[in-house]
Amino acid sequence: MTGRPVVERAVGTGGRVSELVIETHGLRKEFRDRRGLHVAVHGLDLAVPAGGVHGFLGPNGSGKTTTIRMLLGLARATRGRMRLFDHEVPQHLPDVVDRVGAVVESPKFSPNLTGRRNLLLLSRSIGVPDTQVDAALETVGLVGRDADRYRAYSLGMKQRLAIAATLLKQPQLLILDEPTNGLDPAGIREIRETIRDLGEQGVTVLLSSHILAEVQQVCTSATIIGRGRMLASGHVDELLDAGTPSHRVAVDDPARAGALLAAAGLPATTDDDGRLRVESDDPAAITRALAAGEVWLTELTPLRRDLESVFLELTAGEALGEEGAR
Ligand SMILES: Nc1ncnc2c1ncn2[C@@H]1O[C@H](COP(=O)(O)OP(=O)(O)OP(=O)(O)O)[C@@H](O)[C@H]1O
Repeated sequence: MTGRPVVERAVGTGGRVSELVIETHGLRKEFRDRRGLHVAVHGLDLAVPAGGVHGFLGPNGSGKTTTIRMLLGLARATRGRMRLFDHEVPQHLPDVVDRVGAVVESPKFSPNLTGRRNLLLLSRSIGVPDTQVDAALETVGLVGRDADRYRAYSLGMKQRLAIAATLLKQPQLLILDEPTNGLDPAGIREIRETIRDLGEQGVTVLLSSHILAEVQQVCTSATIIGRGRMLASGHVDELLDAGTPSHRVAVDDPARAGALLAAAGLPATTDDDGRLRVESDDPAAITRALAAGEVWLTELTPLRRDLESVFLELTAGEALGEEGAR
């Protein structure tokens, strides 16, 4: 890996220029096992701007955890370059490690101690003042439950305590690998709110996930990967605008409507509830095609694309078998 004299910059929507907190260039990770060579990360160029929450999205097995482990010096890259806060890593990780918090694997807390006691032990071992414990508990919304023993915590509370532990050092970058894994909807909501608050407080958060619905609500920007390769990256609004616009249409006779639309060059699929999803941003063309066959609309709604449909479109066929990534 070689050093570079200039700071890379990313240009977002509207010409906004922002410093990059995380960069990778041509990052590659190969694993060798008895079945041969397995490429988990395939020349990945990642650019995470400072501030806000950046989604790192991909199907299971697409290389998210492996990438994060390389960034944190927990796994060695086969090839490529990585920078955190403009420092080459892993060589200069000691220079930036105090600015980075990460929840990658479940941290070890003592089950018989309270949440607060666990954090106090940790804060003293890393030499930060006890007041940081109060601040961290406050940020993750555990005030009021901090005197409960860890073993009595719900999964969501355990995950929030793990995030609180990383906040003791007041990191500028927080890396969270699938933080909502195994949580119920209430737990997911709690973590989502915590992450959103952190982003609003100016912490840059890299949030890896394969669950899109909740990510869309907190991320300002995102990178979507499949088979260890970048598929798309940018502000969430840009990603949403990149796909095919569509309309939802309700009619009495969906089958006939589908045929009329197809004949007019407007592809449509039928949803579970019998309504049609027409791939077109032209409501007049849809109305015209149906009226020509005397099919009358009872609903015509423009559909805002969601990150989930963009993700599914981009990662179609990316669900990985072991062979897929070889
Ligand atoms: N230590 C290892 N040895 C061999 N293969 C590995 C190792 N770690 C990961 N892999 C493989 O690398 C690929 C990427 O795995 P990784 O855990 O990075 O994906 P992921 O996107 O984080 O998936 P998930 O969403 O399931 O956590 C997978 O095919 C996985 O089996």
